[in-house]
Amino acid sequence: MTSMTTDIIRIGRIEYTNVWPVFQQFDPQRLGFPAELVTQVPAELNRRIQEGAIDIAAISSYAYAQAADDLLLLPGLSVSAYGRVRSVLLFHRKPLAEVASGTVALTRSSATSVNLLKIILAKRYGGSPSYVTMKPDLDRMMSSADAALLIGDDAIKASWANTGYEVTDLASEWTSWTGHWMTFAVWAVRRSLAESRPDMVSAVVRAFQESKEKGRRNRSAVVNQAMSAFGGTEAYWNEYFDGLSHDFGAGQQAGLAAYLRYARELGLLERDVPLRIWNDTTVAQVNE
Ligand SMILES: C=C(O[C@@H]1C=C(C(=O)O)C=C[C@H]1O)C(=O)O
Repeated sequence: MTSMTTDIIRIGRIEYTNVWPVFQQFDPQRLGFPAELVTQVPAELNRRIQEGAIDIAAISSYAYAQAADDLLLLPGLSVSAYGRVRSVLLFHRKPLAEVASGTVALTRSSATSVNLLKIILAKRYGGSPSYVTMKPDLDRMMSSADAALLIGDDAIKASWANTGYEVTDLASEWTSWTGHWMTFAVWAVRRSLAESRPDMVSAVVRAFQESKEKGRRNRSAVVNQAMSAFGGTEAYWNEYFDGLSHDFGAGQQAGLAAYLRYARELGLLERDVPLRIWNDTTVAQVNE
């Protein structure tokens, strides 16, 4: 791709509740330069940042690995879980050991979770089912497959319906199997912008960090907003947000590295990918 113009910075926001604690207090109008938010499902943000149509975004951690040459990770930001996550769910009729030799419908909105499921079914259950990619519609998916993977708010809503299916939480599976954190989303910046405008990247990182801190302190605003948008109880949403981490520390990084190693072993990634995290030393030197 040609390098981006920096007339306006485009910032991608995942359209699921899971990022609200980081985005709720993030106002692109207050960055001090023209910037706008683009809200989309992860698969669409993944595609746009790879093409250079957006500059900075929360994206699937798997998509970072696919495009790591062109991207840098932003520090201290992710969507991660240690054990149960509640919004990355496999719905199935038969036990997982049987699903592993059947047909699985995958939501087209995801990248990390579809590959996590492939890793779990191959490595933990020794299977290689046939996969079909579909719109996230549980009834249609289950009419053509033995199991269906949903993520985000689609998964939350389906988990509230009385479907009668068995439900497996993929983050629970991952953590009980490997002992690791699971990082579903990361924040990434196009390397070209990081090199040409480190001052802008620095401002965006600071704004996200501040927003995340405010979100942490003002959980009830996020919970109330989720209740009015989707229903559900205060207890549900508190547990949901309690189960998510938006940090990207040593534990989350080790979990992501383990996930990427499995993906590499299974040929889901073409090569080993380092986790390269942006830092603002260039800007710090200029300011000193
Ligand atoms: C925790 C979740 O993780 C999401 C899963 C993603 C994926 O599978 O590619 C991408 C972004 C995350 O926000 C969720 O879906 O709720």
